[in-house]
Amino acid sequence: MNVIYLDKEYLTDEHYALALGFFDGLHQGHLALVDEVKKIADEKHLKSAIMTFDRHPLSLLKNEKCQSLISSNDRIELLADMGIDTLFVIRFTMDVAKLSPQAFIDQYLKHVDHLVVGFDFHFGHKNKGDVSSLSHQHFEVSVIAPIMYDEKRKVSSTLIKELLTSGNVEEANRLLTRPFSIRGEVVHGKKRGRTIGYPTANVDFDSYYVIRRGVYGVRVKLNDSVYYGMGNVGINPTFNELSNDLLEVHIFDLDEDLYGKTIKVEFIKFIRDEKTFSNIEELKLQLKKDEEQIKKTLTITKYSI
Ligand SMILES: Cc1cc2nc3c(=O)[nH]c(=O)nc-3n(C[C@H](O)[C@H](O)[C@H](O)COP(=O)(O)O)c2cc1C
Ligand SMILES: Nc1ncnc2c1ncn2[C@@H]1O[C@H](COP(=O)(O)OP(=O)(O)O)[C@@H](O)[C@H]1O
Repeated sequence: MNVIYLDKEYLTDEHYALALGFFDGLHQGHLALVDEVKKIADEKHLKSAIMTFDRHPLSLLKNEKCQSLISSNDRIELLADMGIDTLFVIRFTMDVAKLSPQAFIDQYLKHVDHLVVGFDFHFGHKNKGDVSSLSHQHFEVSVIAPIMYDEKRKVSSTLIKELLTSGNVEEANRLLTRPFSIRGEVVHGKKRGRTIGYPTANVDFDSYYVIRRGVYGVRVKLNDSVYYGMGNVGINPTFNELSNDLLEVHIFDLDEDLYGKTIKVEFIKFIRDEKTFSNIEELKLQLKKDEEQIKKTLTITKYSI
């Protein structure tokens, strides 16, 4: 897949079927758009493309902390696996934000023969453009109906974040169509884990959505290998030393120096909340119980979601 970063307009002789959006999470709803783009590209002999932004528009416009459900690397990897030919990434600046809907179309969609958007798509200055602004243009338009979660709510990044905040990681994973994951480099911690029999790889992550604090059954990807383990998101209240949330994982059946390596932690099942123990022995006993419980559940589900 070609990844093309856009500052200004893009000149090309290619013709595209293209879906436009931020696609945070690449969840069920987004995948309906991706499937439609591929289908139309096939039928009309066009290149298939996704057009997105390098950061969430709201993070610039409202200075909101918009932590993503997926890293841009993972998003690129997934779209490539899905068979998309080209990913256009618009560098989102105030100049882009100020473009009127028509100016946006003129600047970025010249090479588009068929545009695919979701039913509630908005774009252009102050989000004034919507599906009606896309008629009478040089492209055909497909508008994709919402994929619903229940009678009232559509599948959305906001809903998935709510599920993750409440510990319902299995339901979030179902809507994402893959486990929610955090990728990062293994960094040095307090070196306490190894002394209590549970070395933990501390994962340095910054721009991700932080899920509910607590203990999870996890799957860990390191280079080309897959491991299982138990992860903890929180502040280790027993030791009362941390102010920021930490993600750490103890990987089952592994004894290896992981410092400096990048691992991907996939969250499979929420086990319990983080607790404050009165001493290390109690924490150790609990970790043993967690290990047994997680090994049992992960075996039952055959380590899959
Ligand atoms: C599966 C798991 C569950 C944990 N649960 C708790 C907990 O409930 N309370 C707590 O204070 N720390 C908890 N911890 C964090 C430990 O306190 C921490 O791993 C230990 O202090 C080692 O820290 P270090 O990696 O900085 O050496 C947990 C860690 C893991 C891996
Ligand atoms: N099974 C394992 N799971 C996680 N980390 C492991 C494992 N075996 C060895 N390690 C290594 O041990 C380190 C964790 O030991 P720990 O005493 O908790 O130190 P730190 O406080 O620096 O995380 C990891 O970063 C990794 O390099």
